Amino acid sequence: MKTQVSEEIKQRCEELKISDDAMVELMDLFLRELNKGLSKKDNPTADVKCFITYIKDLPNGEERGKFLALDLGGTNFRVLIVHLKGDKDFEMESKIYAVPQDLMVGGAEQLFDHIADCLANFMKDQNVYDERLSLGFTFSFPLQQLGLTKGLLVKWTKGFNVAGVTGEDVVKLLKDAIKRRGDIQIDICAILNDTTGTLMSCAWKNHNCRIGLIVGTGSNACYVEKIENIEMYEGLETNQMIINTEWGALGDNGSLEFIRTSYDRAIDEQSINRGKQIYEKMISGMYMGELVRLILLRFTKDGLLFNGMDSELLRKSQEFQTNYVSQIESDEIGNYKNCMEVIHKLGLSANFKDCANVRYICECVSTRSAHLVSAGIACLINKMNEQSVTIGVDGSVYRYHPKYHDLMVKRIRQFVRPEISFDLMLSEDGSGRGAALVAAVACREEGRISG
Ligand SMILES: Nc1ncnc2c1ncn2[C@@H]1O[C@H](COP(=O)(O)OP(=O)(O)OP(=O)(O)O)[C@@H](O)[C@H]1O
Repeated sequence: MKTQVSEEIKQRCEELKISDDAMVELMDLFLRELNKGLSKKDNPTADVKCFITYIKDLPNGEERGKFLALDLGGTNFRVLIVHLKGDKDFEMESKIYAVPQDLMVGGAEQLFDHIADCLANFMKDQNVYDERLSLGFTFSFPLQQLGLTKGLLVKWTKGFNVAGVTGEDVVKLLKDAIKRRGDIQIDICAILNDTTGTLMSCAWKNHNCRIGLIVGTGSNACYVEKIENIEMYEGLETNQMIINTEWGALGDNGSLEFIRTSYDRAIDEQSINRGKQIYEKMISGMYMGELVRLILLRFTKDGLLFNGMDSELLRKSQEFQTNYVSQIESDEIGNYKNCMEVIHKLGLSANFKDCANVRYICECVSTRSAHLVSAGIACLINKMNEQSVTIGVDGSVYRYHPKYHDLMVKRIRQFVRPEISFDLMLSEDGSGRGAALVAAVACREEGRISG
């Protein structure tokens, strides 16, 4: 039997719904912002910066050799070695290293020495310590790229705030750290964003892939744009280029106020990058659990949940993890096993009605996230206007939330021109292989073979 969600809670969650009208408004807004980002005149005032990646060629399947990749950009730092053997055949080994909290907010040298240290350690593990290898560096923070191997950090996001990196060339910082060690030989062939890595990784398997999307710690998307639409590009002749939209910053100028709630404002207030990444803060894993917690706390204080009794843990910031949202929504309808478990973990006592309400709140927050992402993707698909397009997707929210994919497909379908077909493809191997592929494509162009 399905326990009913209380009417008052339903009513108070209405503000979390993205109506059809709001979807259209959001898509129009995003399109305007994209065009501003691409335009020379308007770029300086655009929220969505549309960074040029200098990646113009997608993999053609002929890339071969051994490549290293680094993936820094959120919860985990990974080092990978990818052996591309051709015909979609490859071997990959990777290791996850922690980035200690003090390094996330420390100094540049400490962070990059740590990265170089992990790299050397990994090369020893993989018996390639003495080899000279090419490396693709996935660095998933807003970068102003000046070339394939030169990128200046525009600003830190997602909990990082390392001094002395903003405005600096991140490739040079890594090169310097490698040089300081003096024991490993690495050619850094490319720096890229995880969206680009995801797009490249998926494009290797599916040549229709033209959009890369991340819904993980943060949220971002990239897409293949025609060169005539990229006024900002002044480099060598080419037909197309991957544009890293950095869409997380949509709304930084106040344009999303029509859908923001008091909970979103509270999230922003307590963040280390206030006023920044407004769209991302309504979507991504770093904030989703906390949004649910703030709503639960508010409703409990107002006597709508848990008999008005909160708990120390519910009052504590970050205690409601985003993966709880997935767990709670994975319960079968009418069954609250996971939900009860989470509620008990938080030191609360609940009846079935509370469980139904908690689940409903989770659904509202995760559905809103999926709909916001869908507006962005539908806008990109319509803008590209190709007959058929695949979107490569990565990130734990998309990967593990039980309904995120279906919610997106349904909502995108509603707003994409009917004659266009699309599909969402989960990136199985993460953006790391994409970084190796970018390095490989760069080597292919230069006629070099690594490993
Ligand atoms: N089962 C889950 N359901 C929903 N969200 C989850 C789940 N597991 C982890 N997350 C959230 O996903 C985020 C981590 O995403 P991911 O594993 O893709 O890492 P990431 O690579 O650091 O992210 P990004 O690509 O944005 O830098 C965290 O915010 C975490 O709370």
